[in-house]
This record gives sequence, structure tokens and C-alpha cells, in this order.
Amino acid sequence: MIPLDGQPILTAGEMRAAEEATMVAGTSVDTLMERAGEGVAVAVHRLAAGADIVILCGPGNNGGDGYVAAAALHRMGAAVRVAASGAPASPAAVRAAARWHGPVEALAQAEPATILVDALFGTGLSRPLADEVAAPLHRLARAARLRIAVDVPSGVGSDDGAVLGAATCDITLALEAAKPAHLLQPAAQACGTVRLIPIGVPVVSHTHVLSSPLPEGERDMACVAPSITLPTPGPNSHKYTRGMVAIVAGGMAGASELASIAAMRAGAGYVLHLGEGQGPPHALVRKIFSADALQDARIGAIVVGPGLGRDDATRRMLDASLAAHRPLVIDGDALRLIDPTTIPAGSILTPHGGEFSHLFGQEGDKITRTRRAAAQTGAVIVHKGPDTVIAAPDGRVTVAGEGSPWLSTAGTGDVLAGAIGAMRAAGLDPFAAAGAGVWLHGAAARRLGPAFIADDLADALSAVRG
Ligand SMILES: NC(=O)C1=CN([C@@H]2O[C@H](COP(=O)(O)OP(=O)(O)OC[C@H]3O[C@@H](n4cnc5c(N)ncnc54)[C@H](OP(=O)(O)O)[C@@H]3O)[C@@H](O)[C@H]2O)[C@H](O)CC1
Ligand SMILES: [K+]
Repeated sequence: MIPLDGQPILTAGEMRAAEEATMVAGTSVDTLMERAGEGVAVAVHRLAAGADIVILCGPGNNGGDGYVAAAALHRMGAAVRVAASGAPASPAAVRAAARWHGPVEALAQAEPATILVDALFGTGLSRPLADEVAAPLHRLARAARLRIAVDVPSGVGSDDGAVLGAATCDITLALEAAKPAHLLQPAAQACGTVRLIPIGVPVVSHTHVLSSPLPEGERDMACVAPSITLPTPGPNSHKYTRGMVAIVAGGMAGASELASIAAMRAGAGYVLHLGEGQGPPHALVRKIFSADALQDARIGAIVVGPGLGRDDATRRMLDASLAAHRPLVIDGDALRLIDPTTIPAGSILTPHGGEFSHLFGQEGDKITRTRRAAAQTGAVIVHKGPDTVIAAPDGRVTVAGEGSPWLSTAGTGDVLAGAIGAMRAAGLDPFAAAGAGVWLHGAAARRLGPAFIADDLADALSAVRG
């Protein structure tokens, strides 16, 4: 069982195409289903630790995986039963069901078990679950001690992360690759912990789960997307090579202060706070804002937007930032003021859902619309949320899983903007800088645990800098 870190994410269509290519190359669908069902059985056997198991099988190949798993668990000596929503319909599921020699209960009357394995529907779900399926599924899920989904919980939109009647599972065993539903909310929450089961289908994708930084030697072995890099000072580094970040301060000074502290704690060599504020930290260099101050060629990133305000004066500050021709991180109020057609290519935008909709509309799933916005603007878009999606103009996307729910508190976005500014100023390209900043931010939140405030989060960046 492989963790999701750095793994490719495939839509249902992409997964089907990969599966078909594997079949053309000589591996039958029955073999793939055998591998899937056997892999599920091994994992379920270990997790069940001798407890009784009921496997719910649907009409398609997801159900087929369930029948294979049931037969394998029976051979392993497990107390396993099967309940089906109807007769198997796909040819491979019909053949798999024929190899299960035990009784098949009707889903509506099925008796609960300690372990529930949900193999009703996978990537082929085409509409919300009907009540006659959803009601027994939820009844059996409530009665179970452990709920395990095969590929995806039945009743989630695999591509858009919608919940269409699914019962929340504790563990999801994803076959070969991650699907958008494993990362995108609200489906991701219904998946519980997601682990991959390889079934020998070669997959390639432009979309990956955000990867933790890996030590050099471990990168190839992990066989995942290029892991994020955190720029680290060497013996010849000085404050400007480590990166100079200018933070444009506006009416709400606290927000830009948080961004400044975050930039320092994320490793910037020099942070220039352009605004009225005073006081500690002493390492923060403070100057009154002027367009001239932004002309310093040593500035490696300008962060504009946290606490900026939306009046004419702040609009001029935004215009000066855009005219400075330095790498930009555009956040908060600047995202409300900016005309999307004037965003300099190579900028990094960090909208939350509301800011994103204001700029780019709401059509499509979160990955598709973020990728489209990046292509339209030429900027890297960090579409924030519990399922942050980072898209580059060339089509690459990473999705950050396991965001802390405690991040939903005032000021955490300002901290993220500062951290990304530090990564950009240190010389990372916009996509790498965004990924590194999002990873640092998430890691700091996980380290803090519950009920932290944004000030703690900014401070905690030092500890996860590594
Ligand atoms: N990816 C791989 O390499 C492999 C994946 N496997 C498993 O296959 C499923 C996908 O299988 P598929 O047959 O395409 O789809 P499903 O099993 O999810 O379901 C399709 C059937 O269900 C019907 N359906 C869809 N939605 C509903 C609903 N809401 N209520 C009732 N019935 C529904 C659908 O009927 P239609 O009317 O829509 O045609 C189909 O009958 C994947 O997730 C993996 O688990 C392989 O086993 C191995 C290789
Ligand atoms: K399922």
C-alpha cells in the first residue's frame, strides 16, 4: 500500500485509456481485475485482523474487483460474505462473479459485518446513487467498525470530487493511480486515508499529488513526480542570494506583517516591509512605500495584496508593483483590484475560492478551471482551499492533499503568500516556488496541530524548513 505523495492523478477517461493501452500490449482485463482484487484482498486481510467481512459488489468492473477479492479472502481463510446491488453486467465482472462460489445476498437485506468493503461503483459512476442503493450502503457503513472503499468510495464523482450519495470510508484502496476525488473536496473527506495498490498499468500524467521534499538519492527510487526543492544556503550564500522579498503593506498592517514574518521564517535573506508599521522583529527592514523603493534590482519577489485595501491609493500601489517588472506574488485585495488581462506572465496568484471565481468564473472541476486560468494568464495559480490546486501555464498541475482543517483561520493566507515570496526570491521558478511554499505552509500547520493562530504558523515555518 503506497502513500499518495508525488503520485500521478488520472481522470476516469485517462485511467480507461491507460488500461486500454495495457490491454493492447497484451494484458487482459481479467488479469488486471485479478491483480486489483488480489491486491485489495491482501490489504483487507491485514486490516481485518480476523474480523468478519462483507463485500458490496456493483454491476461494473469495480464490482468485479469485489468478487475477485471475496474469492481471494475466502482462500485466505477469512470470514467473508458478498452482497450485490444486482447482477454483474460488464463481461469481466460476469466472469469474476462466476469464480465466487459462495452465496450472494441482496444489498437491501444484507447483514452488517465488522469490516465493510465497498465495491459498488468506481470510476464508472454516471449519476447520483439511487435511494435503494444509498440507504443500505449507509446502513451497512454505520454498522461496520472499518469501511474500506475499492478505488473510490461508491457515489463520488471521480473527476470533480462531488459527493453523490457516498458513505464516508476510513480507507480507500486506489487502483494504480490517484484520482481527482482522492484529493478534491468534498469527496476527499469521504475517502479517509488513501493508499495505492499497483496493478501494472503504466500511467503518465501532467497532474500529480504535491510531493514532499525528498533527499537526492531517494528521488528516483520513489518513481514519482519531481519532488519539491527547498532552497538551502551554501557556504558562499549571502542575504541577497538567499533572496530579497519586498512586501507591499496597506491599510491592514497585520496581514502584511504576517507575510513579512513568514517570508523571513521560510528562509528569505532580506525582507523589506514597505508601509507605515513599526516595531519588531528587528530583522525586518521597514521603509515607507514608494514606487522607487520597488525599483531595487536586488528584489527577487514582490508580495502585493495581503491587507492592501481596495481604495484608489492602494490601486496605485498595485500599479507600481506591476510596473516594477520584478517577480510577483499577487494575493488578497490585489486579486480584487487587478484586471486579469494585465497580469504579468510568470506571476504567482494565490486566490481562495471566492477570489478565483471573481477573476475566472466557476465552470468545471477545480483542477480543470485552475489549469485553464493558468493557461489564460500565463501565471502560476495557487487555488487555495482544503484541496489546494497549483497550475502552471504549460499544463502541469499539483494538488496538495492532507491540508490541515485548522488552516481555515484569519491570516493563514498572508503567511502562505510570504512563504511563496521567499521561495520565488530564492530563485525557484514560479511553479516550483508555489509548490514549495504550499508544502512548507501545510507542514507547519500539521506540526502545530489544533487551534493555532496565523502568527504561530508564520513562526513554525522555521522548524519545517529542513
Ligand atoms: N483502471 C483500471 O486499470 C482497472 C480498473 N478496474 C476497476 O474498474 C472500475 C471501473 O469500472 P467500470 O465498469 O467502468 O465502472 P463501475 O464499476 O464504476 O460502474 C459502472 C457500472 O455501474 C453503472 N452505474 C453507474 N452509475 C450508477 C448509479 N448511480 N446507479 C446504478 N448504476 C450505476 C453503469 O451503468 P450505466 O447505466 O451508467 O451504463 C455500469 O453498469 C474501476 O473503478 C476499478 O475498480 C478493473 O477492475 C481493473 C483495471
Ligand atoms: K467503490
